[in-house]
Amino acid sequence: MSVKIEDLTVTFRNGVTAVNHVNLNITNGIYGLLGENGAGKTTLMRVLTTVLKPASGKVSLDGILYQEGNYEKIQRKIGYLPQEIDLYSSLTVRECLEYMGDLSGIDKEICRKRIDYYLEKTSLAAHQKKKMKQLSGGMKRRAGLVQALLNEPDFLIIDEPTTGLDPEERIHIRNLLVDFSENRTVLFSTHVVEDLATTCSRLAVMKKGSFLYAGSVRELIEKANGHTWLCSVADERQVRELEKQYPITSKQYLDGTLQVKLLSESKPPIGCTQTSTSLEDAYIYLMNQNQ
Ligand SMILES: Nc1ncnc2c1ncn2[C@@H]1O[C@H](COP(=O)(O)OP(=O)(O)OP(=O)(O)O)[C@@H](O)[C@H]1O
Repeated sequence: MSVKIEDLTVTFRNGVTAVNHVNLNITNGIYGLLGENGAGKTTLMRVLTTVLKPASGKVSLDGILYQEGNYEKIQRKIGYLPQEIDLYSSLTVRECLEYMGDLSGIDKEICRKRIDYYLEKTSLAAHQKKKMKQLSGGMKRRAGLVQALLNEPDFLIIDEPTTGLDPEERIHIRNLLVDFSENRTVLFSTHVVEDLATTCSRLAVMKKGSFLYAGSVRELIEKANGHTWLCSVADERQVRELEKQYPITSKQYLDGTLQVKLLSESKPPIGCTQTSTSLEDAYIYLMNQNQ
C-alpha cells in the first residue's frame, strides 16, 4: 500500500491555506505526523480520507487517483479515527460497533469476530455492555479506534489515538498499531512525541501548511546530534537567562541540583556536557531552525 501526495494545496473559503503545495510518499508501516497546533495535519488527513477536496494537486492510493468515480473504492480501503468522535451515545459499545460494521457492509459473522478481537486488544471487552455515554474519555478513544479498525483497512488514518489514555493502555495501543501495520499503512498524527519514537521509523513534520521535514526518525535525530547539552545551573534566575538564548527541552531537580537540557550549535559558556538527543529534542531543534 502506498499513498502519493503531489503538490497538494487546500484553501478554505475564508482564505486560509491550511496545506500549501506539499509532496509526500507514504509506504507500508507506521508513518508519523507531527506539528504545532494549526499546522495543517488534520486538514491533510481529511483530504486523505476523501472528506475534504483539495484546491489543487494530486493524491493517489495504490495508483487510484482521488477523483470523482474513485471515492467509494478509496473509502473502502480506509479507516479513520478523527480527533473528535461522537459515537452513538445511547447504544452499548458492542451494539455501536456492530452497527458501524453494518454501515461499512462487513459480513456479520466476520464483524463479530473482529469486534471480539479488537475489544480484547484494547482492553474494552469487559466494558462492551456499557452504553457509549457511560465510557470514560480514554475508553471512548479506544472504542473509536476499534471502529476505525473494523474493516481492517489497508490505510489507517489516526488523529491523536492515544489522547487521554493511561500509560499502560497507551503502550497496548501502540503495540496494537505496530502489529496492525505489518502489511498495511498507518498515518499516525499525535502531539505525544514518545508515541512516535516508539512506533514509527519515518515521519513528517508540518509547520504552517508545509513540511519542514519528511524522512526517517533516525536522520531527524542525527540533525540535532551534537547540539544537545546538559547543564547544571545555580538557580531559576540563571535558567531565565538561558531561556532567552537557547531552547530548553527539559528542566528538573536531580539530587538537589537544577539541571537543564538545552539546544545550542556550540557549547554554552557554562558548565555543561553533551548529551543524547531524543526525538523530542530533535523536533524542537528543527522548529527553532525554521522560525
Ligand atoms: N473548516 C475550516 N475553515 C477555515 N479554516 C480552517 C478550517 N479547518 C481548519 N482551518 C484552519 O486551517 C489551519 C490548519 O488547521 P488544522 O486543523 O489542519 O491544524 P492541525 O495541525 O490539525 O492542528 P491541531 O494540532 O491543533 O489539531 C488552521 O489555521 C485552522 O484555523
